[in-house]
Amino acid sequence: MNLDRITQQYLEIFPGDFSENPRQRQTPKILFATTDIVHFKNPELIAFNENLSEEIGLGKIEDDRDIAFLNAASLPENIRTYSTAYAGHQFGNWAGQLGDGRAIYAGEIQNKNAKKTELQWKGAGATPYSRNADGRAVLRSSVREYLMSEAMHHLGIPTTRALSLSFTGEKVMRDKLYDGNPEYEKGAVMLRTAESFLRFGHFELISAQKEIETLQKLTDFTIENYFPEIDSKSEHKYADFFQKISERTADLIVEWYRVGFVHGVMNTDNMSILGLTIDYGPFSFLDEYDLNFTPNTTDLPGRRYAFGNQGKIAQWNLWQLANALFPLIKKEAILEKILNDFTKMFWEKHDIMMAKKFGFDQVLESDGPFFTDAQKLMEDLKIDHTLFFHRLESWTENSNLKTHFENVFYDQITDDQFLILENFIKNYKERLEKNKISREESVALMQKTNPKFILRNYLLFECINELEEGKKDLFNTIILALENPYQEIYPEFSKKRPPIYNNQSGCSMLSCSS
Ligand SMILES: Nc1ncnc2c1ncn2[C@@H]1O[C@H](COP(=O)(O)OP(=O)(O)OP(=O)(O)O)[C@@H](O)[C@H]1O
Repeated sequence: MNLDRITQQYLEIFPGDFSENPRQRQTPKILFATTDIVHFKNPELIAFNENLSEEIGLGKIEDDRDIAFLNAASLPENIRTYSTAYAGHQFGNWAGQLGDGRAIYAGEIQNKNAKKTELQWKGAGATPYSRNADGRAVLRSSVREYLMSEAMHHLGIPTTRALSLSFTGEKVMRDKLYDGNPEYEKGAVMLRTAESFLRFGHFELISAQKEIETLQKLTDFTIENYFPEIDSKSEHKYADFFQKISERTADLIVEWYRVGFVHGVMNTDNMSILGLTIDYGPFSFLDEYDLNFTPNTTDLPGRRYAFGNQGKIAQWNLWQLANALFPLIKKEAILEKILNDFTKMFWEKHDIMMAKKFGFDQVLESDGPFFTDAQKLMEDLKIDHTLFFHRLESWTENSNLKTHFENVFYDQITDDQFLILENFIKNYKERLEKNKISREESVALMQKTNPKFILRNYLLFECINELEEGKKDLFNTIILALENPYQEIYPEFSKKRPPIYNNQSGCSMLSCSS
């Protein structure tokens, strides 16, 4: 691997702390601290994403030095590791300074097209921002992030990505969620990548500390490197920056709705400035459609981060970012306009996405109520979100509705409920007749929009259990399935959640803790 080509741009651009023994700190002016990794003694590499490694310019594994790097066991001399400080609003409250508590940067690598990608271990040890925690990650949470971030990428959704996954050879103490008792679990570390790991929280921290010069420097750096569409000489570049972040955030959340993804913990420190999905914690895909569903136990009973709230929460988070950027933009009216326009922009994007899911070539005025009816139908009849759209894809006027839709319900449906479905399909048929494209073209649109494979929580749960026992077959099969989510390579994975997992909360909670 091209480890010698890894550089650390932040150490040169931003104020940091290079002391050898960084202490726990509340540090104005300081954006990062050099942080050593654990140097695990007996790690074992269990997954390596060679395609990604080639794509970002790192290349193939060639020797033990490469494996030691991936495993956070030892580093070549050119790599100076560090972690960053950020802040955030958690569950609606200002949480003050946070930071990479268990994420350590290796730096960044450039590929042959000069595209830079940042590299970061998660679980490679405590950092100055770990507070009282151990900086470690367990197998469960690492496998979930490894597989899910790749699943999201192959679905076409902006995300951080997974380069490697290793057992650390250490045991880590964690509370088991289902009985609350602490227990030793297998420790793991993953190396993940992103064009940038910058979060809303980085900007919030510097702004709260009133370090306006650093805020401006960070914002200029971000615009120059990641927002080529903004004219960096323009006098309204900071307002343009906020506008673009709003657009990227809206696009991201609409994509989550397309595939039925619930993030579960949309704190502002988990919001990427580039509009990537970041922080795979208590996430879940929907099985049965439920706007109120949250996979996050700490989010009950308020359900702030429930599936149906994600658009509103994104807007709330953007308000916090607007406050942080205010010292650069200085005009309240501009920020307020962008924030208020978010709702309209979000719903326009949402409706375009929904139209494609149903195979409509454009959004008609009557579609708003149609989409609401569809949501109500899926919710009231406990219909599997993903399977419903498959069945619509293969539905024809000759289909027998009872058999065609029989495998999408989580409960028995009554005759009255069947009539509601029948009526919906009648409306669907009438709506399809207003398309200007043929049925074949409409189905092709649906096939591109509606995945056949989503990484359901029960599958992750089973995969983690197998890996705990040293078996990798399911893990490898899932990778093949998630790389081709719009095909039905493994029909057994394109079925609804099996009845032994009696609700979607149950299996997500069993496996989500960190
Ligand atoms: N085991 C741990 N040791 C140290 N810090 C931790 C640990 N678990 C979480 N944190 C820190 O607590 C904060 C909130 O945790 P959260 O679960 O959102 O993040 P995470 O999953 O660790 O990381 P990331 O957002 O980088 O994916 C973060 O600052 C995180 O770094």
